[in-house]
Amino acid sequence: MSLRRIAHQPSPHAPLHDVAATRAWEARAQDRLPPHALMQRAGEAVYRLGAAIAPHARRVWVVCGGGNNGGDGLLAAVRWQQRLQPIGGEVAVTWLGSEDRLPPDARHALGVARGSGLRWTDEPPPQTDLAIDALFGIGLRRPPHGEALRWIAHLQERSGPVLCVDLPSGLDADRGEWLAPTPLQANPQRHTLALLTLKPGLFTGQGREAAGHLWFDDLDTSLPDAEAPPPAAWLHGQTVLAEAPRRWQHGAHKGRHGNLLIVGGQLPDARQPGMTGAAVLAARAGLHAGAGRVYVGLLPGPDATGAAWPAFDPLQPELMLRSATQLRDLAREPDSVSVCGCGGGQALAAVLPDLLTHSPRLVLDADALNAIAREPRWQQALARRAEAGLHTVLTPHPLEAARLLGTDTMQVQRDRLRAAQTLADTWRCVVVLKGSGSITAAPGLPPRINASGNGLLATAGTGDVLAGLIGARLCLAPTRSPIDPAALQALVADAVYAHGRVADTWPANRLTLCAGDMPACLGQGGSSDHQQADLQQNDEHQH
Ligand SMILES: NC(=O)C1=CN([C@@H]2O[C@H](COP(=O)(O)OP(=O)(O)OC[C@H]3O[C@@H](n4cnc5c(N)ncnc54)[C@H](O)[C@@H]3O)[C@@H](O)[C@H]2O)[C@@H](O)CC1
Ligand SMILES: Nc1ncnc2c1ncn2[C@@H]1O[C@H](COP(=O)(O)OP(=O)(O)O)[C@@H](O)[C@H]1O
Repeated sequence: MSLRRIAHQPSPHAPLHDVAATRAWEARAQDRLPPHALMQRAGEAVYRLGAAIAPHARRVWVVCGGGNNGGDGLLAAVRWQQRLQPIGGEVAVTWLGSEDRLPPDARHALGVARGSGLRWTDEPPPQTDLAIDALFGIGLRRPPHGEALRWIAHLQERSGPVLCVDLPSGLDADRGEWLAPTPLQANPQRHTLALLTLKPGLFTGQGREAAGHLWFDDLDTSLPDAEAPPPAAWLHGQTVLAEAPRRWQHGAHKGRHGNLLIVGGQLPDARQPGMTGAAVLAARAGLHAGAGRVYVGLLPGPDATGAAWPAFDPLQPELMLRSATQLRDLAREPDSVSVCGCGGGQALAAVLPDLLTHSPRLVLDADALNAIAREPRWQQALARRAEAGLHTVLTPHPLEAARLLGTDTMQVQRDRLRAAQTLADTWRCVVVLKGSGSITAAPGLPPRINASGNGLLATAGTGDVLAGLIGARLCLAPTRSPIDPAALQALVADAVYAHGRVADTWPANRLTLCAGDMPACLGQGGSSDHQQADLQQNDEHQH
């Protein structure tokens, strides 16, 4: 069997199969194998990984549900029993099934388990070295309650090693929604062994937190491409678009690498505080990510008389600070990319219509998205962009996505893949729905779920950095011919991946990440260990 650790980064691209595709996969695999062989393999795989996680375990507790997930758990329990009985250890099994509704493989597993001397219990043993969660896998279809919920809560509260079979019980396999009414608890010793296929829900929404360390075993069921059910989504685990290092481009000049225009950053005035920092963050990110020339098109506050216009960015004097209206003509040039919205405030109304109509490549973030959600005329202008051959990327966080969809954040988070795809199909543009397991969707293509990133990114300004980075990547794409939708999706997903890598490779001795420190870590393909080492060194000098 081929056990594989799915590190969230860096990992290869992987197809993700939803419940329907997994069931089709399982049916094809079952056709080729003797009865019960697949579950036998699953039980063995669970046992082996458990033994690797907790090699010295002597007290193992296995919680099994009434479906095939529980069957896998029962067969794993039998293998543990064979290991522990001779050395005085113990395996306790809690089984929640009902005999008259057992699927055939699980029925067979129950028969094997009953004949093997396991201890059956309705209470969790007081002390265990390893718990195996085999309550629900892909069969979970509604929020658990009653006895099952009690065990899920118990498994969540445990602090020792827990191994979840196929999926953590309580997680929706397709959507990554935690269905149990009891909260998810952090446990650094939680592992999940995905069987047969990787499911999308393991990688987005609450999936990554619920799953912990993720492992995968296809149980030797690989199918020829022509027979494999199509994936519902892809895990975007590494950079796909290799770029030639700049140093080999001897004929290069700054004009080759596009103009990046960051339009936003409303200035403070007598009535309102400013949001200039957001635009500056995006611009710095764009500069470090390789855009040729970076302009910041600032917007006046509502009471323009009091505005204080900064002359330049003292930390990044390469940035060219202008008023947004001064950049109007430049924004229309074929090699210009505009990123609009970072800290834009109400003043965006003055520049957004022109950008929507004329910018050849446009990234819309934050306030630009909120403005479009409010104004039907701008929605129409956005819809016309695709027809006109203009490229657009939307980068909403869940609340911004909810405003665009006319719903609420909870609905978006319940089905992030669907929310992102609906936006992409509606506006015919690439959409990045941000958050844990950011989704990059494009019209008519399977979405890509980002494999990188972590909770360090949950701090103000990291989204502005992402918008600037995407803008820079668009600047570097050839301008002569239109970018085809799949290539645009990959380009944007690469940028999202690089952004998350900065957080994943953040020095371990730095407990927090500041958005302002991110731009310097953005090279081609993400932060390099070299840059991270510099950061670490700077820290050491300062202390
Ligand atoms: N058939 C086989 O040989 C194999 C099966 N596999 C395992 O089988 C799993 C799928 O098995 P099943 O389709 O039986 O599904 P599950 O075992 O995940 O769960 C289905 C059972 O749970 C019940 N149920 C669903 N939601 C509930 C709720 N909220 N409260 C209470 N009961 C609820 C269902 O009525 C059904 O009895 C996979 O996740 C995987 O672990 C794989 O290991 C591959 C091998
Ligand atoms: N828990 C998390 N795990 C992974 N990525 C996260 C998490 N929280 C936030 N992020 C990422 O951080 C960025 C935050 O963007 P956004 O919400 O727009 O913030 P801001 O507007 O303050 O810049 C996004 O790229 C998002 O995907």
